[in-house]
Amino acid sequence: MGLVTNSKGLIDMRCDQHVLLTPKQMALADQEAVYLGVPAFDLMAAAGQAVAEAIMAKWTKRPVLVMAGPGNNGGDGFVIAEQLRQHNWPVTLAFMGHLDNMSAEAQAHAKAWKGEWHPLSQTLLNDAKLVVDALFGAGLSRPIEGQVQHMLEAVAQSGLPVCAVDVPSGLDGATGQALGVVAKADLTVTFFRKKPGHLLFPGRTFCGDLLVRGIGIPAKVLTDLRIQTAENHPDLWLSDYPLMKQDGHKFHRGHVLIYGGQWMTGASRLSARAAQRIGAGLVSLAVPESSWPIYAAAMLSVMVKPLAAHQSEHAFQQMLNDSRFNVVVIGPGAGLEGNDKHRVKHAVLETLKCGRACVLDADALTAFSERPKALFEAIHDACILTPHEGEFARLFPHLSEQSGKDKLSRAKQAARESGAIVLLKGADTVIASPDGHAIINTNAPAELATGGAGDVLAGFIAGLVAQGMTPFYATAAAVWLHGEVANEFGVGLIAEDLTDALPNVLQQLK
Ligand SMILES: NC(=O)C1=CN([C@@H]2O[C@H](COP(=O)(O)OP(=O)(O)OC[C@H]3O[C@@H](n4cnc5c(N)ncnc54)[C@H](OP(=O)(O)O)[C@@H]3O)[C@@H](O)[C@H]2O)[C@H](O)CC1
Ligand SMILES: [K+]
Repeated sequence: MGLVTNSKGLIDMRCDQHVLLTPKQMALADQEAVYLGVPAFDLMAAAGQAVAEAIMAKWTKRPVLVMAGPGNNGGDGFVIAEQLRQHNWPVTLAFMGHLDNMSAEAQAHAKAWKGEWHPLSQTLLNDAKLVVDALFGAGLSRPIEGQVQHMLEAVAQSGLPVCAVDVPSGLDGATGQALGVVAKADLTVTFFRKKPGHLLFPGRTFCGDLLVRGIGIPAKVLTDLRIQTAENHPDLWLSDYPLMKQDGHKFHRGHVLIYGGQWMTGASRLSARAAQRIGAGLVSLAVPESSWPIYAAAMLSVMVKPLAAHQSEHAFQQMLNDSRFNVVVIGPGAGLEGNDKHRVKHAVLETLKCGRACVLDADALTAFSERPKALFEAIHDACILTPHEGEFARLFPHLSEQSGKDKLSRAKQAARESGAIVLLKGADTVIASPDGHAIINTNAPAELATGGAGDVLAGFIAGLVAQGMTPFYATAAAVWLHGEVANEFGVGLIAEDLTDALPNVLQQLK
């Protein structure tokens, strides 16, 4: 796997616009640009100017307090202050730091500021109608405390609109986590490329509207940065997407096998329908004999195979011998009661043993919570795990939300440890592959938090893998389409609508 990478194992440049840089990679990009001949002074001038323009586009002329910090983020602040002043905005500048300790370019821009310098003080908020937060950006190295903390708390209490330079101060651009207090912004203007912290929660809520502005760094600096993370977008996977061909045949579009449980018969039916809608040629459901009439009555174009109660494990194993089933989904509605758990584990391990691509969701994950190692030892590289946070914590207790680690690192580590592609669900779903690559999804609306949406997602993924997409990209595409359909449908969404409204979104994809 690893189509997101080029032959050197680096991120493919077709995703160039969507790559996410950690603050450290951003600093390297900055250095490389300077090495290539772009003066650091010009980068800072462009950064400050971009923010000033964004401010003038968003807000009417008003008194502004620019808070400038001790590093280059503060340097940008001086440029912003001077730019706004030149456009006749009333600007007050508060500086915390020592001019002598600043970089040469920041010193030069600080000296070019024609107004007064004030120490950071809460009383400066009294006359302000807008605050520019240029205290800390990529160089934040520890939690914010003391006087700055009090200042940021006063800014929050004032209710004044805030424009953050690069990142809201206190936000870790790599992780989306707060280091101490964070100055919540209404607008954040970042430079060159987004950072993971802009997209991961809680970071995303701190940024307000997010703008990315070029500042003269050439895209070729990305080549040597070993970037492994991108924001989900069709540009990443559209060239691999199995768009329908005129001369296509259902047998060329794969055959998804879905494991159905005895009681929760709706879940696997939702997956089946989703796999069909996204274009799988054929879909079969393997179900307990006793529930067969329920499944068969509801599914017209899905083949429903009964598994006789006394030999259901053997019967499922026999089905797997049919190599036309090229993807298997286990989990939605599979059941964990009584003997069900044992049967589910057996089905998962047999599926993995014969090397079949598979999507393991819900009960198929929970079934292994007592001994996740048994699952991980069997996993191969065409296996996709799709846990929500609860299921994730059962398989990876040391990586739970409570572990204090950020979601991106947790998903990456889980993929590495399990050997599977891990889709860690949420409003900021992360898709991580064992080789270290990860995609953050950002288009999921709140409406997606509805029963059955996960079952549909499992079916979308399986349907795309069945048609030949690589598991990593199939997962990314399915997650994006899932979000897009929910956006398109809007309020009142139920899981069934996700499959019914998919064709409209697919139509636009072509
Ligand atoms: N290519 C670009 O992206 C460009 C970015 N620009 C801007 O530069 C900043 C990054 O600048 P940098 O100087 O690396 O870092 P900061 O300005 O964010 O902050 C570093 C200083 O802040 C001190 N610091 C860090 N954390 C704290 C804290 N919690 N409390 C107090 N002080 C803190 C740090 O001190 P150290 O002791 O850790 O050294 C530094 O003094 C980027 O975000 C952009 O805005 C360029 O302008 C253009 C090119
Ligand atoms: K900032």
